[in-house]
Amino acid sequence: MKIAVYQMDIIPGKPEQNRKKVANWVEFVCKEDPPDTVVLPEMWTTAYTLDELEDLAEDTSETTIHLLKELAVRFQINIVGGSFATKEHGKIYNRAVVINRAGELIYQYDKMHLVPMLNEHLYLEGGKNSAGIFELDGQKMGLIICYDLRFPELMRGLALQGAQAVFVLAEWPEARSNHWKVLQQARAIENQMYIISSNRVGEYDGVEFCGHSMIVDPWGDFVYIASQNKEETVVASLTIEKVKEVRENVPVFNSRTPQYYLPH
Ligand SMILES: O=C(O)CCC(=O)C(=O)O
Repeated sequence: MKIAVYQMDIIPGKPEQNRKKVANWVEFVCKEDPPDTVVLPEMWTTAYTLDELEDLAEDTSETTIHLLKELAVRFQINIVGGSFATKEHGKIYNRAVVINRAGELIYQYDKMHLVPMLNEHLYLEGGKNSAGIFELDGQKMGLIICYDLRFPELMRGLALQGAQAVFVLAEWPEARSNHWKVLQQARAIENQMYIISSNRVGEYDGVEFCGHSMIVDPWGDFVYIASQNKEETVVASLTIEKVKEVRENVPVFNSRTPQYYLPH
């Protein structure tokens, strides 16, 4: 599966302009050698304009979802559509979506772990639905959003459900960029699967973001790691058979004895 990740700078509080940016980028990457799947970052329609989300959140995500479905069908690609503020029953969620080549919304996930350092709980509601997996071109995959990366149980849960690759959609700050790299490598190594991340670049409200969108293989090696501070497209192919190979070579899933260390 050929993947193209958009390491994007986001125009704060301007969904229409960001949608245009994404539409142009998709058109650009699909022009010559179209990827199978494109990946967008966290909160890409608005950036972290938490104070403005009451006005900017989309009621049912219709405008953005509509655009992504249209792009998926027009270019015959899968879209791991990043996340954006979505209002439902009066609450705002940081919601990620996945759309297949047929233009069908096949998975959505509301960020579960809200970031205390950003007081996210004052503006957003944490997701309450179970994190599951989805299939793209017959491959089982999962996704998480930014701060979720700090919770190894979540990723292990996705691996145990059969995920062979997990997407990480983020606006991760430069101040903790070593955590960004090490945690992704660790999650890839411990779960023996691909990690594909899309992080934003640029800055907002005095916070600089760290880019370094990446693809890490099931052995923990970087297939590709983007720069720290400029917009970039990460293109790489996943060899899903490598997951099986690594799991056979170091069979950690067969060696687990969670009954002795996980609370009942
Ligand atoms: O966990 C971190 O250090 C960054 C988390 C974050 O910025 C986010 O989830 O948006």
